[in-house]
Amino acid sequence: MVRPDPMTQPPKLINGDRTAAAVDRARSELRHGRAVLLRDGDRALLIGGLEALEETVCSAIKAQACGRFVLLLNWRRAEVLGATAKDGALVSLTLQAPDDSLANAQELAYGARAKELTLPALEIIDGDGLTDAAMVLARLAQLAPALMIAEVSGTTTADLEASLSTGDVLTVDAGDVLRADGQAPRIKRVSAARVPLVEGTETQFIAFRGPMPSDEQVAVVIGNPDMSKPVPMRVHSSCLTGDVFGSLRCDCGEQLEATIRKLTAMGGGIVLYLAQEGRGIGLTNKLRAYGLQDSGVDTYDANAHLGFEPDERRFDIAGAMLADLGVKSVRLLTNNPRKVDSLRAEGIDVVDRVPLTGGLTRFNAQYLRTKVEKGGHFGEAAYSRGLDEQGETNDDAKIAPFPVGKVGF
Ligand SMILES: Nc1nc2c(ncn2[C@@H]2O[C@H](COP(=O)(O)OP(=O)(O)OP(=O)(O)O)[C@@H](O)[C@H]2O)c(=O)[nH]1
Ligand SMILES: [Zn+2]
Repeated sequence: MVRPDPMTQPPKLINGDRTAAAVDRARSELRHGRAVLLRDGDRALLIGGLEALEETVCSAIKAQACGRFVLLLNWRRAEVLGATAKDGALVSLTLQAPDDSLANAQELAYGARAKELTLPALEIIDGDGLTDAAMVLARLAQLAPALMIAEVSGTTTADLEASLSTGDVLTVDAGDVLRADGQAPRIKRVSAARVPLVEGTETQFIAFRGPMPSDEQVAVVIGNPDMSKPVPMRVHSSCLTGDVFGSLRCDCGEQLEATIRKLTAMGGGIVLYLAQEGRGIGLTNKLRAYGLQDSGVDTYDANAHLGFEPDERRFDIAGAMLADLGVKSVRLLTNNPRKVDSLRAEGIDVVDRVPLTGGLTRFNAQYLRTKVEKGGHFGEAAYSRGLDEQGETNDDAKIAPFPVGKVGF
């Protein structure tokens, strides 16, 4: 075979999906505390994720905004700051000296003492492709939805890039960000291994990559379930504090243990362990939310105080993993109606819901009650656990019993 001469015929370089890679890199840049330039035609927005921002980058963005310190927040945080903004709106705040420090901006954006500060005027803005994409990037980066911004307009892209003094800013197309976020999740099976568990049943861990290339999800296949019949299974969102350390603030660890016992007893099944710590807001923000809960805010409002949705999770990831595993029909271990609805929306036949009992303690009682009363969770499993393992009423059970929530579908 005659090889082409690379000097006269350079090989055509075929690269992978540019869009997904660009968006993944942009979210990584924000987590590094670096600025990113979002572009939409001739318009552009220089952004930095407020919570990770370095002082020097903060100064650079401020200089680009003609010395103004401009923040972009969403309506949820605006409400905490005392403003009324309609659902989904974005707001901008311009900090004035001497309150235009990074620390002050961070406190306003996600701190617990924001109301003690001098509040600048909030301006409700008409979100556009640039600001929407900026907020999507903050979410994908699992940073508080608070950005420092500088508009850059009236220049061509080339001029604009040249005008950035560092010459070291990643440029990403706003449309690419919105498209990457809106598309069905791409999940790729990457490896698998046998991992013996204490229950003794043959178990396999299967690793998946996606929806972003740097995300990892796991399917734990217990025993040898018949994939042509309804498969007993659980979709479990990661909870470092509960699953690994047995935190009493939630019931996650006990639910996971109970799941493995139940699936073993049911002749095998699947746990999809999703990387959605803190209902999708990440560990850092979950700990911030815990701080707010300690001052009396409930688990959903604590998310909203930080500018997040009460639940930021997406369960289409589970649908994609089940499709890969060849599962079409399931018996779902959960008390969460949203999981049932989401799997059905993905075309999975949820033939049965199996309640899942976690322990009730004085530390998690309010959390579980709020999930039943506000989050619409089925409450019968939690209610049945006012007693300890021996059936005795223990100290922890001296709390008011749960209302019996909706039972069954
Ligand atoms: N933001 C936030 N997340 C929490 C809090 N407590 C627990 N979590 C997270 O909530 C999620 C609980 O996930 P799951 O156990 O899969 O699901 P669920 O929605 O409670 O529904 P079930 O299937 O009935 O257990 C995990 O990601 C935890 O890290 C909290 O107070 N705030
Ligand atoms: Zn938990």
